[in-house]
Amino acid sequence: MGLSKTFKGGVEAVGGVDLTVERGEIVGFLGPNGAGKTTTMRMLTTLLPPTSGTATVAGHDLLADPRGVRRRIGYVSQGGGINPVAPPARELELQAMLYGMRREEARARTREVMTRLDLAGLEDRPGGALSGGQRRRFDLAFGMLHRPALLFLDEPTTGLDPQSRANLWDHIRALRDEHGVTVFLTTHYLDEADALCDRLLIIDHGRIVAEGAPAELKTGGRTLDEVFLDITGRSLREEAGV
Ligand SMILES: Nc1ncnc2c1ncn2[C@@H]1O[C@H](COP(=O)(O)OP(=O)(O)OP(=O)(O)O)[C@@H](O)[C@H]1O
Repeated sequence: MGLSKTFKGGVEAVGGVDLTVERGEIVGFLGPNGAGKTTTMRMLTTLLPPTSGTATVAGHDLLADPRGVRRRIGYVSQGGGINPVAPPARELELQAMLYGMRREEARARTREVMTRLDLAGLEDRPGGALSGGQRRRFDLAFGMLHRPALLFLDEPTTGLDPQSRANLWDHIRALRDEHGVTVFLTTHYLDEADALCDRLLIIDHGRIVAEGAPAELKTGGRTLDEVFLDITGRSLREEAGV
Protein backbone atom coordinates (compact mmCIF):
# COMPACT_ATOMS: atom_id res chain seq x y z
CA MET A 1 0.00 0.00 0.00
CA GLY A 2 3.06 2.27 0.29
CA LEU A 3 1.53 4.78 2.68
CA SER A 4 3.62 7.90 3.02
CA LYS A 5 3.33 11.32 4.58
CA THR A 6 5.51 14.36 4.06
CA PHE A 7 4.48 17.36 6.15
CA LYS A 8 4.61 20.94 4.89
CA GLY A 9 8.17 22.09 5.31
CA GLY A 10 9.45 18.81 3.92
CA VAL A 11 9.54 16.51 6.98
CA GLU A 12 9.06 12.99 5.65
CA ALA A 13 7.36 11.39 8.67
CA VAL A 14 6.39 8.14 6.92
CA GLY A 15 8.12 6.95 3.78
CA GLY A 16 6.16 4.16 2.13
CA VAL A 17 4.85 1.80 4.79
CA ASP A 18 3.39 -1.59 3.82
CA LEU A 19 1.80 -3.53 6.62
CA THR A 20 -0.76 -6.26 7.03
CA VAL A 21 -2.82 -6.99 10.10
CA GLU A 22 -4.77 -10.23 10.29
CA ARG A 23 -8.26 -10.34 11.72
CA GLY A 24 -8.34 -11.08 15.45
CA GLU A 25 -4.69 -10.43 16.20
CA ILE A 26 -3.11 -7.94 18.56
CA VAL A 27 -0.35 -6.11 16.70
CA GLY A 28 2.19 -3.92 18.45
CA PHE A 29 3.57 -0.98 16.48
CA LEU A 30 6.93 -0.05 17.98
CA GLY A 31 9.53 2.57 17.18
CA PRO A 32 11.65 5.31 18.75
CA ASN A 33 10.26 8.81 19.35
CA GLY A 34 9.51 10.48 16.06
CA ALA A 35 9.70 7.22 14.06
CA GLY A 36 6.28 7.78 12.47
CA LYS A 37 3.93 5.67 14.60
CA THR A 38 1.30 8.29 15.37
CA THR A 39 1.42 9.67 11.82
CA THR A 40 0.84 6.17 10.40
CA MET A 41 -1.98 5.54 12.84
CA ARG A 42 -3.63 8.85 12.02
CA MET A 43 -3.51 7.99 8.31
CA LEU A 44 -4.96 4.50 8.92
CA THR A 45 -7.82 6.03 10.92
CA THR A 46 -8.62 8.61 8.16
CA LEU A 47 -7.62 11.53 10.40
CA LEU A 48 -4.70 12.56 8.20
CA PRO A 49 -4.61 12.35 4.40
CA PRO A 50 -1.59 10.44 3.08
CA THR A 51 0.76 12.21 0.66
CA SER A 52 0.77 8.99 -1.38
CA GLY A 53 -0.31 5.36 -1.15
CA THR A 54 -3.49 3.91 0.29
CA ALA A 55 -4.61 0.97 2.43
CA THR A 56 -7.51 -1.36 3.04
CA VAL A 57 -8.63 -0.91 6.62
CA ALA A 58 -11.30 -3.21 8.08
CA GLY A 59 -12.26 -4.16 4.52
CA HIS A 60 -12.67 -0.61 3.18
CA ASP A 61 -10.30 1.45 1.07
CA LEU A 62 -8.95 4.42 2.99
CA LEU A 63 -9.20 6.88 0.13
CA ALA A 64 -12.23 5.57 -1.76
CA ASP A 65 -14.40 4.85 1.30
CA PRO A 66 -13.20 6.71 4.41
CA ARG A 67 -16.72 6.65 5.91
CA GLY A 68 -16.78 2.86 5.61
CA VAL A 69 -13.46 2.73 7.44
CA ARG A 70 -14.67 5.07 10.20
CA ARG A 71 -17.79 3.02 10.81
CA ARG A 72 -15.79 -0.13 11.47
CA ILE A 73 -12.90 1.18 13.58
CA GLY A 74 -12.36 2.58 17.05
CA TYR A 75 -9.52 4.95 17.91
CA VAL A 76 -8.14 5.84 21.33
CA SER A 77 -5.65 8.66 21.02
CA GLN A 78 -2.46 9.20 23.01
CA GLY A 79 -3.43 10.53 26.43
CA GLY A 80 -7.16 10.06 25.78
CA GLY A 81 -9.81 12.74 25.89
CA ILE A 82 -11.78 12.41 29.12
CA ASN A 83 -13.49 15.63 30.17
CA PRO A 84 -12.40 16.38 33.78
CA VAL A 85 -15.67 18.14 34.66
CA ALA A 86 -18.39 15.84 33.29
CA PRO A 87 -18.96 12.19 34.24
CA PRO A 88 -17.64 10.10 31.32
CA ALA A 89 -20.53 7.68 31.86
CA ARG A 90 -22.98 10.39 30.71
CA GLU A 91 -20.78 11.26 27.77
CA LEU A 92 -20.69 7.59 26.78
CA GLU A 93 -24.48 7.61 26.58
CA LEU A 94 -24.46 10.73 24.42
CA GLN A 95 -21.78 9.24 22.21
CA ALA A 96 -23.86 6.07 21.81
CA MET A 97 -26.79 8.23 20.73
CA LEU A 98 -24.55 9.95 18.20
CA TYR A 99 -23.86 6.47 16.84
CA GLY A 100 -27.61 6.18 16.23
CA MET A 101 -28.75 4.29 19.33
CA ARG A 102 -31.98 5.33 21.01
CA ARG A 103 -31.75 6.55 24.63
CA GLU A 104 -32.63 3.21 26.25
CA GLU A 105 -30.31 1.29 23.98
CA ALA A 106 -27.54 3.85 24.59
CA ARG A 107 -27.99 3.47 28.32
CA ALA A 108 -27.89 -0.31 28.10
CA ARG A 109 -24.80 -0.31 25.90
CA THR A 110 -23.05 2.13 28.26
CA ARG A 111 -23.86 -0.12 31.24
CA GLU A 112 -22.64 -3.16 29.34
CA VAL A 113 -19.33 -1.58 28.33
CA MET A 114 -18.73 -0.14 31.80
CA THR A 115 -19.41 -3.49 33.47
CA ARG A 116 -17.03 -5.19 31.06
CA LEU A 117 -14.28 -2.73 31.89
CA ASP A 118 -14.79 -2.83 35.70
CA LEU A 119 -16.23 0.68 35.70
CA ALA A 120 -19.66 -0.07 37.22
CA GLY A 121 -20.42 2.23 40.14
CA LEU A 122 -18.66 5.21 38.58
CA GLU A 123 -21.73 6.56 36.78
CA ASP A 124 -21.69 9.94 38.54
CA ARG A 125 -17.94 10.44 38.95
CA PRO A 126 -16.47 13.31 36.87
CA GLY A 127 -13.37 12.56 34.80
CA GLY A 128 -11.13 14.65 37.05
CA ALA A 129 -11.94 12.46 40.07
CA LEU A 130 -10.96 9.16 38.43
CA SER A 131 -7.69 7.26 38.83
CA GLY A 132 -5.35 6.98 35.85
CA GLY A 133 -6.38 3.37 35.29
CA GLN A 134 -10.09 4.23 35.41
CA ARG A 135 -9.54 7.08 32.95
CA ARG A 136 -7.74 4.81 30.50
CA ARG A 137 -10.51 2.22 30.80
CA PHE A 138 -13.07 4.93 30.05
CA ASP A 139 -10.96 5.93 27.00
CA LEU A 140 -11.18 2.30 25.88
CA ALA A 141 -14.94 2.34 26.54
CA PHE A 142 -15.33 5.26 24.09
CA GLY A 143 -13.25 3.38 21.52
CA MET A 144 -15.29 0.15 21.71
CA LEU A 145 -18.77 1.59 22.25
CA HIS A 146 -19.93 1.01 18.66
CA ARG A 147 -18.50 -2.54 18.51
CA PRO A 148 -15.67 -1.84 16.04
CA ALA A 149 -14.01 -4.76 14.30
CA LEU A 150 -10.63 -3.01 14.54
CA LEU A 151 -9.39 -0.93 17.43
CA PHE A 152 -6.45 1.50 17.26
CA LEU A 153 -4.84 2.31 20.60
CA ASP A 154 -2.08 4.92 20.77
CA GLU A 155 0.05 4.26 23.88
CA PRO A 156 -2.88 2.88 25.90
CA THR A 157 -0.98 2.22 29.15
CA THR A 158 1.43 5.15 29.40
CA GLY A 159 1.65 6.40 32.97
CA LEU A 160 -0.22 3.50 34.55
CA ASP A 161 1.00 1.42 37.49
CA PRO A 162 1.78 -2.29 36.89
CA GLN A 163 -1.59 -3.42 38.27
CA SER A 164 -3.57 -1.09 36.01
CA ARG A 165 -1.45 -2.05 33.00
CA ALA A 166 -1.96 -5.78 33.58
CA ASN A 167 -5.68 -5.13 34.03
CA LEU A 168 -5.88 -3.20 30.76
CA TRP A 169 -4.00 -6.00 28.97
CA ASP A 170 -6.63 -8.46 30.24
CA HIS A 171 -9.39 -6.27 28.82
CA ILE A 172 -7.63 -5.96 25.47
CA ARG A 173 -7.08 -9.74 25.30
CA ALA A 174 -10.74 -10.32 26.18
CA LEU A 175 -11.81 -8.11 23.26
CA ARG A 176 -9.77 -10.30 20.94
CA ASP A 177 -10.73 -13.64 22.50
CA GLU A 178 -14.44 -13.06 23.07
CA HIS A 179 -15.33 -10.73 20.21
CA GLY A 180 -12.64 -11.37 17.60
CA VAL A 181 -11.64 -7.68 17.68
CA THR A 182 -8.39 -6.83 15.92
CA VAL A 183 -6.15 -4.50 17.93
CA PHE A 184 -3.39 -2.28 16.55
CA LEU A 185 -1.50 -0.52 19.33
CA THR A 186 1.62 1.55 19.85
CA THR A 187 3.71 1.29 22.97
CA HIS A 188 7.15 2.19 24.26
CA TYR A 189 6.96 -0.59 26.86
CA LEU A 190 8.67 -3.58 25.32
CA ASP A 191 7.62 -5.89 28.15
CA GLU A 192 4.06 -4.93 27.23
CA ALA A 193 4.68 -5.66 23.56
CA ASP A 194 6.18 -9.01 24.52
CA ALA A 195 3.38 -10.04 26.87
CA LEU A 196 0.38 -8.73 24.97
CA CYS A 197 1.04 -8.73 21.25
CA ASP A 198 0.73 -11.63 18.81
CA ARG A 199 2.92 -9.81 16.31
CA LEU A 200 5.17 -6.76 16.26
CA LEU A 201 6.05 -4.20 13.61
CA ILE A 202 9.05 -1.98 14.25
CA ILE A 203 9.17 1.35 12.41
CA ASP A 204 12.18 3.65 12.26
CA HIS A 205 12.68 6.84 10.25
CA GLY A 206 9.26 6.26 8.65
CA ARG A 207 9.98 2.74 7.39
CA ILE A 208 9.16 -0.74 8.72
CA VAL A 209 12.50 -2.26 9.72
CA ALA A 210 11.42 -5.51 11.40
CA GLU A 211 8.32 -7.62 11.75
CA GLY A 212 7.40 -10.88 13.50
CA ALA A 213 6.02 -12.57 16.60
CA PRO A 214 7.90 -11.53 19.78
CA ALA A 215 9.45 -15.01 20.02
CA GLU A 216 10.62 -14.82 16.38
CA LEU A 217 12.32 -11.47 16.95
CA LYS A 218 14.06 -12.47 20.18
CA THR A 219 16.79 -14.50 18.53
CA GLY A 220 20.07 -15.41 20.21
CA GLY A 221 18.67 -15.25 23.75
CA ARG A 222 18.20 -11.46 23.55
CA THR A 223 15.44 -9.57 25.35
CA LEU A 224 13.06 -7.52 23.24
CA ASP A 225 14.75 -4.34 24.53
CA GLU A 226 18.08 -5.61 23.20
CA VAL A 227 16.56 -6.56 19.87
CA PHE A 228 14.94 -3.12 19.60
CA LEU A 229 18.21 -1.29 20.32
CA ASP A 230 20.14 -3.55 17.94
CA ILE A 231 17.66 -2.73 15.17
CA THR A 232 17.09 0.97 15.79
CA GLY A 233 20.42 2.01 17.33
CA ARG A 234 21.21 3.87 20.53
CA SER A 235 21.27 7.52 19.47
CA LEU A 236 18.71 9.83 21.08
CA ARG A 237 16.23 10.96 18.45
CA GLU A 238 15.12 14.27 19.91
CA GLU A 239 18.72 15.47 20.25
CA ALA A 240 19.45 14.49 16.69
CA GLY A 241 16.59 16.80 15.74
CA VAL A 242 14.82 14.08 13.78
N1 LIG B 1 2.00 18.15 12.03
C1 LIG B 1 3.30 17.94 11.80
N2 LIG B 1 4.05 18.82 11.10
C2 LIG B 1 5.36 18.61 10.85
N3 LIG B 1 6.05 17.52 11.27
C3 LIG B 1 5.36 16.62 12.00
C4 LIG B 1 3.96 16.76 12.31
N4 LIG B 1 3.56 15.68 13.03
C5 LIG B 1 4.66 14.90 13.18
N5 LIG B 1 5.75 15.44 12.55
C6 LIG B 1 7.09 14.88 12.46
O1 LIG B 1 6.96 13.61 11.85
C7 LIG B 1 7.85 12.67 12.45
C8 LIG B 1 7.07 11.47 12.97
O2 LIG B 1 6.26 11.87 14.07
P1 LIG B 1 5.25 10.87 14.80
O3 LIG B 1 4.48 11.68 15.81
O4 LIG B 1 4.49 10.10 13.81
O5 LIG B 1 6.26 9.89 15.56
P2 LIG B 1 5.98 8.80 16.67
O6 LIG B 1 6.67 7.57 16.22
O7 LIG B 1 4.52 8.69 16.93
O8 LIG B 1 6.72 9.43 17.94
P3 LIG B 1 6.42 9.32 19.53
O9 LIG B 1 6.90 7.97 19.92
O10 LIG B 1 7.29 10.40 20.08
O11 LIG B 1 4.96 9.57 19.74
C9 LIG B 1 8.62 13.45 13.52
O12 LIG B 1 9.82 13.89 12.96
C10 LIG B 1 7.70 14.61 13.83
O13 LIG B 1 8.43 15.72 14.31
